[in-house]
This record gives sequence, structure tokens and C-alpha cells, in this order.
Amino acid sequence: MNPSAPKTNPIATVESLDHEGHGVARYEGKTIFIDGGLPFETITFSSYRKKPSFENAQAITIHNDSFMRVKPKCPHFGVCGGCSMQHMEFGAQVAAKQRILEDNLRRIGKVSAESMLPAIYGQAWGYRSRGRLSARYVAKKEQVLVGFHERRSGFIADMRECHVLPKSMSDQLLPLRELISALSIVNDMPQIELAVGENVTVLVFRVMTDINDADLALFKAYADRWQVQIWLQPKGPDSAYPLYPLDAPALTYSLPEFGIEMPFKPTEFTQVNYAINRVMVARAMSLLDPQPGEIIADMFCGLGNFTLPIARSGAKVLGMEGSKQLVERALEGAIHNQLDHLTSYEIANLFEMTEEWLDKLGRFDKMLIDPPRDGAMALCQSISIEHGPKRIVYVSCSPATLARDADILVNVKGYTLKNAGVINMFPHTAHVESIAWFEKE
Ligand SMILES: C[S@@+](CC[C@H](N)C(=O)[O-])C[C@H]1O[C@@H](n2cnc3c(N)ncnc32)[C@H](O)[C@@H]1O
Ligand code: SF4
Repeated sequence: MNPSAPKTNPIATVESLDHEGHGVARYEGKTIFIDGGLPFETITFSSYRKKPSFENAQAITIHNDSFMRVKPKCPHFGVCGGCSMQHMEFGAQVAAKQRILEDNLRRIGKVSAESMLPAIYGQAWGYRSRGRLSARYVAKKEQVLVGFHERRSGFIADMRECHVLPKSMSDQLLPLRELISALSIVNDMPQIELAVGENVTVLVFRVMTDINDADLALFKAYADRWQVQIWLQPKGPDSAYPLYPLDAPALTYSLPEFGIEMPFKPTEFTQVNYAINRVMVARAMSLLDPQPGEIIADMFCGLGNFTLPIARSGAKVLGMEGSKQLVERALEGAIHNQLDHLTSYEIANLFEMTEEWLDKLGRFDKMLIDPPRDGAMALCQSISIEHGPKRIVYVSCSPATLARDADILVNVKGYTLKNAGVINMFPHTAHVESIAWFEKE
């Protein structure tokens, strides 16, 4: 071989998708993760990260398009880190997520569900009612950028439109740049949190220094022009306060099937996709099937997204949650919906749950678990084999930790995994939300 001959890029065929939506191929004994590669495509690739057993690569030429391939709707796709699956047909995305869930349950959890639930999915675009945009003056571009981060860097993507945000928010991406450029605190305003509620849209500006009168006038003009309420956040999330207008309606989302309206503050956790959240809560309730008189635990209850629908059935619910602020909101929500006589809440670090502690809380007929990505290992390990709840509905944002916890519930605690399925809460991203029903026969 002539060492001075020009090096040609290697070619491989994608066999599957990994859990982040990369095409997985094999080349010379190594696993190659190809950005944007889809199963059955033969791709000339170039690696940008090489490790002894795997490489990360970008596609140079795709020689045969997969039947799943579609033209991405967003011009920023590929650069912006917000989406990773827009090149894949919407239904195929859902199917891929269902496969990822099944694969995790089998491989990590060593369990399989008696049946798989039909996937929950809804609108493909404009679904993201919550978001955190970064803002920065970029000297090289001589302008302020406002947006999500780029895929493989800490830089802010030069976002001019965004199709997963509601149109009313996408339309503000460029006006927000103008607003921030004009502020005296342009270099001390790194982030904007947005919350689109049913009756109001709130923009929370993280401010590192005080604003002056001219800034206040600019904020007021912006709020009037775009019909939003502006909040400032000088320190942590609970320091956020409304700036203008002060008479805007409160932020809320609703669960009409259960006659529930949830008030919340813009820096508090709520599910990002309200339409899918409604279907998810309804599915969780049909699996949990709460009955009047039952005693039910809602673990990682947040502001009561599941607690209140459970209480609406007439069951008594104990909600446990790590955030004091969310528990305060949950208490308010229970009163607002006249369900405080059936609900109680405790602030607790559930990652430190023990068998004795859970035992002291008393017996539960049923339990709902909706943990963060880390899952609920300590809680699952603490469930008593003899007198644990007869039914557990587990809502998960990480199939890997759901599978790990399913292993404990099924193979240690003796539950049966009745069924499981995905919820496409975040279309076009690789994020897999899922739900699983465990039963003690
Ligand atoms: C996926 S969210 C679910 C919230 C709620 N069930 C809902 O649907 O809005 C997970 C929740 O777990 C809470 N959390 C995170 N770590 C926790 C911990 N160690 N102990 C208790 N709660 C925790 C978060 O504050 C958050 O409210
Ligand atoms: S997050 Fe928005 S801007 Fe980024 S790729 Fe997705 S649709 Fe485009």
C-alpha cells in the first residue's frame, strides 16, 4: 500500500439505532455511532472521536436513503442540540422508542412485559410549552444569540425559528435578541426560562445585576408588544418574581378529564407537553384504577400532577417530593381543586428511602412512582415483599433506570410486569418517556 495515497473515508451499513438516535454500524471490529444514520443505510463516514472499541462519526455520503428518512423541517437541525431525530419519519421515531424500551427491559431488567401498551403520541410540532433558552453576546458575530446549545459544543445555536416551540415563542426568538442587545445588563443576563400557560405566557429573565429605569421601560414595551408577562430571577429559581404586568392571570394547565386546574410558578417543574401530559395522566389512572377508600402513595409527586387525579377518584393520597417549593404548590393546588381533605404531602429525599421509613408510613394499596432520570432504586429496594402495595404504576423518563428498577420489582420483590409502553412526550428528540404497570398477584 502506498502510504502517500490519499486516504478514503470508510463505508459501513447501519444495523440499528442507539438510545440517542445515532445509527449503529460495525467497521473493522469496532462499533461506529454515526450521527443521523438510519437502519439499512450504507454510509461513507468520517470519525470525529476515536476510542479503542468505538467511534463517533458524521455521515459524509448516504448511498441509499432509508424508507424512514424524511427532510428535516427545521433549518437548524444538525447544528442545534434541541432535536436529534427530525430526519426520521414521525411514526418510525415512536416505533424506535418503543424498541429502545423493550430492549432496555430485556437487557438491563431481565424482564419482559406480558403485553406492550400502544404508544401515546400527539402533535409533532409546537408542543414544547416549557423551555430554557440561553442568551449571550457573541463578539465574533457582533450580536446577541438566544437559543438552545449546539449539538456538540457549548455555543448557543444561531436559532431564528424553532418548530418544537409554540409559534408564538418561535416568533420571539429574533425580537428577544433585539431586546437583550438594548439592555444595560446585556452581559449579565444569561438565560430565559419560558412557560406558556393556558392564559398567559411568562418569560423569566435570569439577571445577575440590577436593571435600570431604561431597562424597565424596554421590558414593559416588550411585554405589551408580545402579550407576555416578564419575571426577573436574581438568584435561585425561588427568587423569581413578576416584573410586568402585575395583573396578568396566573400560570395554569388543566386536566379536564379530572376537573383539575393546576396553578404553577414559571420556574417550577411541570411536564413540557401539556397535551400529551393529559393523555399520560389518563393512562396512568386507567392502569392504577384508584378506588374510593384506597390509600395510595404518589412518589416524586411534584406539584401533584398525578396526586390530584388520584384524589378525584375518592382515594386518599400521600404525595412525597424532594422540593419544598413544589410541595407548597401541591398544597395550594389541592385547596384550589377542593381535594385537600383527600391529600397530604411530605417533603422527602426519596433517594434515601429505607424499608423502616417506608414501613412507618403505613400500608399503601397502590403506588405511583414518577422519578427523575436517576430512577427510584432505593424506593423499590425498600418495598416490603409481604405487605408492599399490590399495584405499582411507574412513569419514567429513562428506560435504563426503569429497567434497573423493574429488575428489583420483578426479580426480587415478586411483582409481575403486566404491561409497558412509551409516551412520545418530546417528538424529534431521543428522549424516551414510558409507563409500566407492576402487579402483585
Ligand atoms: C419527573 S418529575 C415528576 C413530577 C410530577 N409527578 C409531575 O408529573 O409533574 C420528578 C420529580 O422528582 C422530584 N425529585 C427529584 N429528586 C428527588 C429526590 N431525591 N427525592 C424526592 N423527590 C425528588 C423532582 O423535584 C420532580 O418533582
Ligand atoms: S430545538 Fe428547535 S431550533 Fe433546535 S433543531 Fe429542534 S426545532 Fe430546530
